[in-house]
Amino acid sequence: MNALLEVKGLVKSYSGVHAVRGVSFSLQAGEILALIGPNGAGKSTCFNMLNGQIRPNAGSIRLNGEEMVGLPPRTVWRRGVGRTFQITATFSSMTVRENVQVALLSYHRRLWSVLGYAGAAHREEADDLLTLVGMDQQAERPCGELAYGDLKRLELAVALANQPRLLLMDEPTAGMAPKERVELMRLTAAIARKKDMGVLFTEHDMDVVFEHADAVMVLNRGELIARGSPQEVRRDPHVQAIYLGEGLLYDAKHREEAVQ
Ligand SMILES: Nc1ncnc2c1ncn2[C@@H]1O[C@H](COP(=O)(O)OP(=O)(O)OP(=O)(O)O)[C@@H](O)[C@H]1O
Repeated sequence: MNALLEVKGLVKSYSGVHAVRGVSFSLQAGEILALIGPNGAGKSTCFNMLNGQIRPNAGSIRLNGEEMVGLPPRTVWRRGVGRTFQITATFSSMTVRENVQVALLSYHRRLWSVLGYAGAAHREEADDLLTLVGMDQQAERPCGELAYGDLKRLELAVALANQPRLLLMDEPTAGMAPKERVELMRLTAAIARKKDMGVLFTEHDMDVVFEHADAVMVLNRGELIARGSPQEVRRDPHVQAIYLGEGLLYDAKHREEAVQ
């Protein structure tokens, strides 16, 4: 089966700092892949190369066989790479629905005239996306009033406006309560499967990673040191050695033992 995303030999250095050194991996449509690693491992640099924000020094990024390296972020977005950020980026003075409409207007390349910018534009499509993320009942509310968990769901709807084939999620559950984390990741997984969309996410919460990822990759000092199922990666002695210092895998493992 051809991969949705095929990354080969990705390299990025900043005047002597080797942020990413020869990263290669593939991701299938519908797959949920986690990219984990200690602080400074190179996760953000990888993401920024994948969405065209940073140009790699070497390597190739193919989406459905098409080379993405060298394309500007907007073109990468148009070709089907969506992204959500750690800090939510919505317009707080607009309503929930308007935020999704703006994303749809941009996707459909419609110009937005100053007045009467068309409350009707893509309204049904916006409502469909809001229903998908469970926010349809809140369509009329100003974004500024939303609880954090709802903002994250709205952000997901906004990211889905360009019908991404691949969604990059930068620490999607940061700042959320544990129950909300589970709900957001469940929702993301259900949407990914329904739409056959690949998801690559970074995450510091190991419970989220082990519960929701189909596969996990571990980055350390710019190099991928492991890839496998959540169980394989958790048992990998090399990974444990890196993470034990931070207490991350240790915590997750102990919590698991505590509930058995
Ligand atoms: N613009 C830059 N200029 C110089 N060095 C950079 C730049 N961006 C990142 N780096 C360095 O590259 C390395 C990888 O950083 P990166 O932000 O990709 O790691 P990360 O895994 O995302 O970390 P975190 O989990 O803390 O966000 C670090 O040593 C960082 O200091």
